[in-house]
Amino acid sequence: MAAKMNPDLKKEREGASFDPEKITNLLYGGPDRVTSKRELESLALNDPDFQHEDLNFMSREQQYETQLKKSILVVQKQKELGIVDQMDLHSYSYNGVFQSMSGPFGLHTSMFLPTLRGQGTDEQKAKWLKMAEEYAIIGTYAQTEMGHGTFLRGLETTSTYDPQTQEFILNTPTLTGTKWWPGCLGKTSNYCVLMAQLYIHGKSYGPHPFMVQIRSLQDHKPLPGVTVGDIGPKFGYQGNDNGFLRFDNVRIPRDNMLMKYSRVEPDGTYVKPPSSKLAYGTMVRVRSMIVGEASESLSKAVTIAIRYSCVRRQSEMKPGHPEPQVLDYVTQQYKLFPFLAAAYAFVFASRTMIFVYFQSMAKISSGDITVLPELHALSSGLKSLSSWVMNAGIEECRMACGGHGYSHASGIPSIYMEHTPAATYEGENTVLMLQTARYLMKSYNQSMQGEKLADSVAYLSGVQPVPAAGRTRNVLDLGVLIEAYQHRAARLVHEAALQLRNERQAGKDQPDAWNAASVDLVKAAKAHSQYFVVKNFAGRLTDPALDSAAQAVLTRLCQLYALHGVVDNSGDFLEDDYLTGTDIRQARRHINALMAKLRPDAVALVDAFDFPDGILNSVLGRYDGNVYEHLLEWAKASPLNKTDVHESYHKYLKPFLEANRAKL
Ligand SMILES: CCCCCCCCCCC/C=C/C(=O)SCCNC(=O)CCNC(=O)[C@H](O)C(C)(C)COP(=O)(O)OP(=O)(O)OC[C@H]1O[C@@H](n2cnc3c(N)ncnc32)[C@H](O)[C@@H]1OP(=O)(O)O
Ligand SMILES: Cc1cc2nc3c(=O)[nH]c(=O)nc-3n(C[C@H](O)[C@H](O)[C@H](O)COP(=O)(O)OP(=O)(O)OC[C@H]3O[C@@H](n4cnc5c(N)ncnc54)[C@H](O)[C@@H]3O)c2cc1C
Repeated sequence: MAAKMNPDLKKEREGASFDPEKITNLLYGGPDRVTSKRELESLALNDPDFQHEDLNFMSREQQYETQLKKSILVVQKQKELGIVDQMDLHSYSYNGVFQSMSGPFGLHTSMFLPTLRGQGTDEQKAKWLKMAEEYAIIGTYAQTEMGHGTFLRGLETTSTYDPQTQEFILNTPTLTGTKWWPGCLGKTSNYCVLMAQLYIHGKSYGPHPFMVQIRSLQDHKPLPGVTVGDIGPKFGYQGNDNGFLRFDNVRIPRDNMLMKYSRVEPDGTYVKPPSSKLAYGTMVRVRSMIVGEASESLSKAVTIAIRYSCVRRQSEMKPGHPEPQVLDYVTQQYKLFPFLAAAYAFVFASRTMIFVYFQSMAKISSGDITVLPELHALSSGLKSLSSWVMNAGIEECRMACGGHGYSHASGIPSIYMEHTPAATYEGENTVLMLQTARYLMKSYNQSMQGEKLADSVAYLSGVQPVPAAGRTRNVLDLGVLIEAYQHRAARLVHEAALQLRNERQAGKDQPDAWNAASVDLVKAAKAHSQYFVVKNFAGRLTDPALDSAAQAVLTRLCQLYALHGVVDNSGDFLEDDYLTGTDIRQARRHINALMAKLRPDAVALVDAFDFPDGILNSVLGRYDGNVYEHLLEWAKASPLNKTDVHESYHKYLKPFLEANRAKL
């Protein structure tokens, strides 16, 4: 018999002003896509082979083993089911089987295979790609070292070409040169793409990718000269064996250097790539994907917090009246609704980012590498902004669930632990924002010289003027808001450029001037990324998949996202009087009014994300809202409750208590 729905959640759903299915269809690309998404998720969630005890109740070793077993089954089943499309795989494997928790094959699919595909020559692909695609070998992406992650040019692992034998000799010359962090390296991978400093005839040519076997294909033991292992427990990522790796005079053949873009000829002649940054292509790809990871993780956390906030009743708003749902407190709405709006904003930004990525890659493949700087700047900015907002949002959602948010039963700690490193991996966020800023400074200087700018920065050529004093403006109007964001970004870019110039004029060299201006440079890059996100969100509101009710509710969310950003960063908008104190006051009033209008639609808006219970993995965020009975059930399953009296009682507590009693 189907469980009865919690009456509060039932009422919420009945009271919504729109049909969530319309938005679900927009988010996933149409009804057919939604149907296949649901079928694949449900196939994975209901497959007895993928059932196991809650990961939170397991030791790290058990978690690794469980995720490894499932990873192998996924590969087999994916083949049987004929799943090849990336979105289908995302639904079946990433969400359905793994509930977005990392596993021991994660780096094989996210970085090892894409690097082989993107950096290998046709001959190299013929040699390794099939083996890798068929999981005859398993690999990772070994770049970061104990001493250097950010500064790629500072990597210490060397790959020295020996023309006599036509081999590269791999070495880890120092402790800090030990590869440290690569996912799935410690225990799982038998191959890796190794980023190492290329040396030929004593000359350094910078980091290059090499295909390296690290473990025996017979007994999985590390090959001679290779030291490899797991780096130990972490904040999260427990199912992943992030590892360390050292080389002592390990020789690999010349054609193990991935040579699509740069080459080493048998005699040691180095052939330069069209751009040295093409070797960093896999990172750009994953950064583009991380915008999706961030939006999805934030969407899950707000789904849990908003549903629970409708089930949870607390305090007396009016004496003698029933306790209200905590979502009726406007402060609770103010915690959650801006992040609900941000989740939508980033889902749409992630779709655009992926589109831009593939469009740019098509151009790069046909030899046009001019698009690379814009792609690098956009993906760096959006990856950083989205993962920062995701982190702040998930933590806010946890606190908004009160004490129960702190329990693993809520599902929120796992989401946080698993996805918070997105602010660090694939390029630390501040560092990447500074990359975006570098591009903005270059573009700004080009615009000063009257050069034509790329689309995403074209606005830098024509800054919106500050309107005349005393004017009135409707700050609820999305056109007005977009112009305000554009003006703010252009102004902050302009000011950062001025600051750089002033620092230079005061006698600093370029690196010192850059460092001195870096807080403002990051601010400018953030403002540029936020402008992109607001404009992109507004651009989705006219999608024909939406009927007028769905369009109206998404418009409110978009307004809320933009207005909340204005109020949160009011100084930026006020500094040059582009917005006035009255505008900011109005913005705050509009936010309150929007939240009141969004309140009846909040549950339908999170339902539209379409996460089934098995994927949310949260007692608090259950679709049926039956939170309390399942909290007790979940706690009873805790390993500490397997017996009424725990064995530690006999070992420690009993003698302690007895001794104390005997003293009385
Ligand atoms: C729902 C979907 C789920 C998806 C889930 C994804 C899960 C992923 C799991 C991820 C696991 C994690 C993996 C990793 O972390 S791998 C290691 C990643 N490491 C990094 O990202 C290192 C960061 N550092 C760098 O990228 C660079 O060193 C840095 C950009 C910081 C500096 O580069 P470098 O010192 O070499 O260069 P310069 O500063 O001198 O710059 C030279 C010019 O080149 C431009 N540049 C730099 N990088 C790129 C690039 N990638 N593409 C294009 N252009 C680039 C740079 O801006 C300079 O330009 P200008 O000279 O024109 O100013
Ligand atoms: C869960 C997880 C998985 C990972 N998986 C992999 C993997 O599969 N393969 C792999 O190769 N690596 C992996 N990494 C490593 C990851 O890519 C690096 O940790 C990341 O790139 C950051 O580099 P770092 O650790 O050197 O940070 P650091 O650069 O040491 O950062 C420390 C601080 O210094 C600041 N800083 C550094 N440089 C600058 C600068 N130029 N300007 C201003 N501030 C600066 C940063 O902003 C930060 O605040 C993983 C990391 C984690 C946490």
